[in-house]
Amino acid sequence: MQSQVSSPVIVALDYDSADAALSMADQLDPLLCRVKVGKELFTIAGPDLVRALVDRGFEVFLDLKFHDIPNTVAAAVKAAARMGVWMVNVHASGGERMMRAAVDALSEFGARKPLLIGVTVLTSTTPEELAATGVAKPLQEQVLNLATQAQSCGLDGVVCSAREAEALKAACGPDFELVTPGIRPAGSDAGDQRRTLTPSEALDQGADLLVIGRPITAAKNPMVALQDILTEIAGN
Ligand SMILES: O=C(O)c1cc(=O)[nH]c(=O)n1[C@@H]1O[C@H](COP(=O)(O)O)[C@@H](O)[C@H]1O
Repeated sequence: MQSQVSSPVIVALDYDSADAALSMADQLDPLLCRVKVGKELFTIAGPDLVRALVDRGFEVFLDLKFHDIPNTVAAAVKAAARMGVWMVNVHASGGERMMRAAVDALSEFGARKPLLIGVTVLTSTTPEELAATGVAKPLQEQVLNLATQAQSCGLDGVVCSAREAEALKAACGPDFELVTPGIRPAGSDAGDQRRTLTPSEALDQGADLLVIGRPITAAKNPMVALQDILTEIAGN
C-alpha cells in the first residue's frame, strides 16, 4: 500500500472506548503519524471504529497479533484487508505454514494489500521469561530466527524491539520493515515494557516504524508529547 505519511510514528490508540480513541485521533494529523488499533479497542469498538479512522484518512495498523491454524489466520487477515487497514500482524511463532497462508490470502488485494508483519518476541519479554516458555535459543537469536522465517514466507517485516533492529537490518536487508514498540522518550516510565529505547536511538539502530502508546496517550498533554517526539526525531 502506497504511503503518504511523513513520520515513522504510529500512535497506539490503547483506549477503552471509541469516543476516547476518536477524540485523540481528531487531534492528530493523518499526514504526520499513523494510528494503531489493538486488542482492547478492537474488542470494545470493532470494525466500525477501524472504518471511522480509515475514513478520517489515517493509515491504520490493526494489531490483533493473529496466532491460530493456517485457515483461520488466512481468513482473519483477509477480513482485516477488507476494512482497508494499512498494516496487520500475525505471531511469527505460529509457524511457516500459517505465515504462508496469510501471505496467500492477501494476494488478491493487489495494490490495496495491507503490509503483513510478523511479531517476533514481545518487547515486554525478558530473556528469562522466554527461556521459561521452553525456547532454548537466546532471545536475540530467537528474534533473528523468527524474522528470517517471516521473510522467507513473504511477510513484509516484523515487530521487534529496537534493541534487535541493527542485527535484523543486517540480516534481512533495507526493505524488510522493522516495527518497534517499547519506545520510551528519555525520562518516561517503562511500565511493563522491558526492551526499550528512545525514539532517536531506535531510528539509529535501524527501526523503520515506532509504535508509541503511553508516552503520548498517558501524557498530561498528548499533543505536546507527540510534537516533542517528532521534534526529537527531526533533529536526529
Ligand atoms: O505488536 C505490537 O504493536 C506490540 C508488540 C510488542 O512486542 N510490544 C508491544 O508493546 N506492542 C504494542 O505496542 C504498544 C506499546 O504501547 P506503550 O508501551 O504504551 O508505548 C501496545 O499497544 C502493545 O500492544
